[in-house]
Amino acid sequence: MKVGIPKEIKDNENRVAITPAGVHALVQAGHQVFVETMAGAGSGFEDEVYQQSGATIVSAEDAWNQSDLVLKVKEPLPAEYGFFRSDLTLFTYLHLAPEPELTKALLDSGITAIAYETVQLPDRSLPLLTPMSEVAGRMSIQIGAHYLEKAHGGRGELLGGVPGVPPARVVIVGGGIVGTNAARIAMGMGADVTILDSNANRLRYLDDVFGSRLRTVMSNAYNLLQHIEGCDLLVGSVLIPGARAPKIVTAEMVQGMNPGGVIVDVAIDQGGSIETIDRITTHSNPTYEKFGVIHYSVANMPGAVPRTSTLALTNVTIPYALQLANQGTGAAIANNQALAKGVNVIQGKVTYEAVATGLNLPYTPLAEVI
Ligand SMILES: NC(=O)C1=CN([C@@H]2O[C@H](COP(=O)(O)OP(=O)(O)OC[C@H]3O[C@@H](n4cnc5c(N)ncnc54)[C@H](O)[C@@H]3O)[C@@H](O)[C@H]2O)C=CC1
Ligand SMILES: CC(=O)C(=O)O
Repeated sequence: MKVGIPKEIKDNENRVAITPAGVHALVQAGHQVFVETMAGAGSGFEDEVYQQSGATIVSAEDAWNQSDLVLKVKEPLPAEYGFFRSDLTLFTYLHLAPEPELTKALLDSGITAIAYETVQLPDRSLPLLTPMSEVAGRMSIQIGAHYLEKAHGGRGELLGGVPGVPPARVVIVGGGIVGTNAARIAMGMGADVTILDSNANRLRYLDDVFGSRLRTVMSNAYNLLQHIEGCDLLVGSVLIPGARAPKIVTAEMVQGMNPGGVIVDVAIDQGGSIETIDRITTHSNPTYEKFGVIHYSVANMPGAVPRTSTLALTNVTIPYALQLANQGTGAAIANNQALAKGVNVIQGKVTYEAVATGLNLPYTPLAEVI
């Protein structure tokens, strides 16, 4: 099979969908790999290293047009929609529920679009989302600490406090992979940390892992209001796989935060979980202020640490890419239930129910299409 890897074009997105090791594995298996020139430079992989592993370095057009399977990191942007074709399989993050225009372009083209974020194992875990959630969760506290500094517009508060001065209060809404990693770093920095989740078993797990240093609280409107009141850093990290994020933090709750506080809504890629987050921001212009609180809503946070993120992402994506290339898309989907869950759009139909519901489009079960 011919496998294409275009350079990412989103603002400050320096990750790349394959490493030289991934090229090597695909070439060893008999495939041709077309990497766009400079695609890996931001992650520290120059064209020559890909060539030495067996790739051909090509233009963006050729990375798309010569390939049967395109591997990307982020969702295609409008400049890339013209490359979609019915005999192409696209394997990347898509986050379609809040993206009607991209979904329409995928549907109109007849392309097969497999979303990393909805590939799901029988234990319900999301193996291709997990590593980037680990990165974004850890980053969320680093970013929050940065914006809490006075010079960056914040309250002028050190997360951990010092002897004789209490630490900052961090509230994390959603205790999955992002939330757990955020809690780990926030506690490591000495903050006072509360985590809310709607899943009692998840709270039980967090309590087991972190003990009494972490406050675990059932997520409901009453508890959210109480705990967000007077907090300094709020991290949004809820997820219902594939669906638009529920807006569970209201404007009233945000107004209860300390002035100069910071919100990092990691769940922005699924539309955001905080009512006052009304836009996706970029690494070039990451924040805006509302009700005296700094709002950060960058949808590709791991793009800021591309070396770590590319390695972590491709560790988990390349085994699936190899299955797609070795077996062909149809057989790979038929043989691997987890991969089948990733199919969001195929032959002009939406085959992921939460995406169809979120966009008010007809849903077609995958089994009716393949
Ligand atoms: N902005 C960015 O650059 C990045 C964003 N993300 C996003 O972060 C979000 C979270 O991802 P993960 O932690 O991997 O998901 P996860 O599935 O591991 O965790 C989500 C948690 O939210 C909880 N939850 C669902 N509804 C809730 C509610 N109403 N109240 C409280 N908790 C609720 C679930 O019980 C679960 O524990 C996703 O939207 C993901 O795509 C991930 C990586 C990078
Ligand atoms: C999860 C995702 O969309 C990202 O890592 O950018």
